[in-house]
Amino acid sequence: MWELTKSFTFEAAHTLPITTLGEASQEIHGHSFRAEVTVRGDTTNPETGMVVDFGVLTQRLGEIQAMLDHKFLNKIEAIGLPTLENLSRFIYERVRHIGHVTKVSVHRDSCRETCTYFGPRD
Ligand SMILES: Nc1nc2c(c(=O)[nH]1)N=C([C@H](O)[C@H](O)COP(=O)(O)OP(=O)(O)OP(=O)(O)O)CN2
Ligand SMILES: [Zn+2]
Repeated sequence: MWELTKSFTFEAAHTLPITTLGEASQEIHGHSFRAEVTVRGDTTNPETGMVVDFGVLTQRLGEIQAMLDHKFLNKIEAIGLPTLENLSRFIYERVRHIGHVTKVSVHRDSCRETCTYFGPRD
C-alpha cells in the first residue's frame, strides 16, 4: 500500500465571530495556510507505475488554490464559518473524486495549528 501527499499554500483573509481569542480574531485579518492532501492506493497502474499521477493532483489542487488564494473566506458560502475544520472539509469534498483520499490537513503555521479531516464517518 502507498500513500502520496501533495501540498499547496494560500493566503486568505477571514473573520471568526465566535472565539475565545477575542477581538483580534473578530476583526478581518489574514493568514498563510498550507494544505496537504493524501491519496492511498493498494496497486499501481502497470502502464504508469503510479497510484495516481502527481500531475492530476497538481491540476486539481491548483484549481482549489485559485478558489482560496487572496480571497475573503467568509464570502465563500460552501466553506461555512472559516475554521480549519471547515476549510479541510471544503478541500476534501473538492478533491475526493481523484482517488482514495484518506485525509486533508490544513496548517496555520504562524499559530502552530493544524486540523486534519479524514472524511465522513461510514
Ligand atoms: N477548533 C478551532 N478553534 C479555533 C480556530 C479553528 O480554526 N478551529 N481558529 C481560531 C483562530 O482563527 C486561530 O487560532 C487564529 O487566531 P488569530 O487571532 O486569527 O491568530 P493570530 O493573530 O494569533 O495569528 P497570526 O497569524 O500569528 O497573526 C481560534 N480557535
Ligand atoms: Zn484568524
